[in-house]
Amino acid sequence: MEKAQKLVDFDGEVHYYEQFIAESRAEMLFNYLENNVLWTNEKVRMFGKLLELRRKTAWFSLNGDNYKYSGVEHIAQKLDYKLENLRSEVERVTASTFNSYLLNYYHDEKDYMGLHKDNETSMQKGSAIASVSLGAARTFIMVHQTSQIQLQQVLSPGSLLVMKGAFQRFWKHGILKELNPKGPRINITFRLRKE
Ligand SMILES: O=C(O)CCC(=O)C(=O)O
Ligand SMILES: [Fe+2]
Repeated sequence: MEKAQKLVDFDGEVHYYEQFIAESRAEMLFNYLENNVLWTNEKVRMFGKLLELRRKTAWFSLNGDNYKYSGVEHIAQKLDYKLENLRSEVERVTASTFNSYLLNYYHDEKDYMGLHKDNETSMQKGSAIASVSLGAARTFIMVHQTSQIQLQQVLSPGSLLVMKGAFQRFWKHGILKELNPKGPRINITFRLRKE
């Protein structure tokens, strides 16, 4: 296992492993998840209206809990053994435990994720969030709130990104829209929620 690159080292930490899993396995896992997961369009509540985004999501939880944020409920799916194996490997490398995971499906360059914090009260305080990328490489952006410092990292297929410490308190993060054509991408974020 390669050493992590440290992308952020103040007001929280972000570590990046360029090749957490082999590219061939990342490709197989992408195809498997694309076809075997129940994807639903992400919805957001804005000015009291429910909007449907192009980006799709899927939610898994060890205890079968649904996941509600910004007024939208994500229904928990039956656990998947390939994702469970991946979770064990991520837990070993990060020396953390996780009890749920959120998957995102980006069809192409037009799908993106706006700047946000993953600091919902349902998350275990101070827990890490670990994110595995599959498919097209896309740019992850981090913005420090008080200094406006911006950092970017292209997330390669098979890579692992770990956000921890106070990162969710001081920084926002997201996935940029792109002008050039991109193929589909799947992202898996492992989380620890309060039981
Ligand atoms: O797609 C990504 O790499 C980021 C996903 C993310 O930030 C989230 O699901 O909260
Ligand atoms: Fe996030």
